[in-house]
Amino acid sequence: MRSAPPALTIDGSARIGGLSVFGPLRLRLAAGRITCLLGPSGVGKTTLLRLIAGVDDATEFTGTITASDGLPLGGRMALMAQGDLLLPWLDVLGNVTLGARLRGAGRDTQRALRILDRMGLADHAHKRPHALSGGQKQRVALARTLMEDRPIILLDEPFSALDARTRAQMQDLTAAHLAGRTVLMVTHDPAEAARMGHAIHILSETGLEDVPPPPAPVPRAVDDPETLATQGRLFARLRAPA
Ligand SMILES: Nc1ncnc2c1ncn2[C@@H]1O[C@H](COP(=O)(O)OP(=O)(O)OP(=O)(O)O)[C@@H](O)[C@H]1O
Repeated sequence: MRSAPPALTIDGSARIGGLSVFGPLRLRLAAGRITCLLGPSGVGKTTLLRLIAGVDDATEFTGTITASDGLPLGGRMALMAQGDLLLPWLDVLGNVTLGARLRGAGRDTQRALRILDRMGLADHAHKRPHALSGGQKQRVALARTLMEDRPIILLDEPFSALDARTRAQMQDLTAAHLAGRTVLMVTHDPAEAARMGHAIHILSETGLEDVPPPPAPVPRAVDDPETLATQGRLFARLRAPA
């Protein structure tokens, strides 16, 4: 990591083609913490993530996205987008080390292999994406994001294609790997938010709502009673009409 992870503040509203997507809202991502964002489909979670990452050309954003250290955000973020976006002509190792290659830096094969090994993908390092399952491809995309070693990490439904056991393992691994970084994670899974979030927010048509996280440290045990209670509260809140 080249710089200490800052807090981020997103303050504003977004429109696409003249139609409001979200806002006005104010979202603060605490420095070195995982913030989980839930909400109904189409409410603008991915748009928000893409705006922060600076990769959204379709959206008209009125407002500010600022870091607490006052430095520009460019070059300090890694985004794991929805869908794996792996390059089909590169093997797993080539995809995981793609960032270094695009920057003209030396590719750290040993580190990539260690991450793949921890993700249970060591045996697949030389396969191309077409020979992987959906869940394996998603783990490769996650490995590529973790390889980037940035202080700010944006994750859009990073575990959605995984079975329950692998999902819990990847949550543990991701929480350990990203400890101390500023993370915004979009998820549809109340259990995931309850396990992973130092802060939890629900985005809906009426704005942002804060949900108090359970007190245990992240990642919380899947059967921790207060984590289960938060999961239940989130589920009830997501089922309720806005
Ligand atoms: N390029 C685009 N052009 C026009 N409308 C768009 C575009 N991208 C997104 N939208 C619209 O913006 C709104 C927000 O989309 P977004 O993908 O941010 O929602 P989301 O909350 O992430 O949804 P999901 O949970 O289904 O991923 C939706 O109504 C969507 O149709």
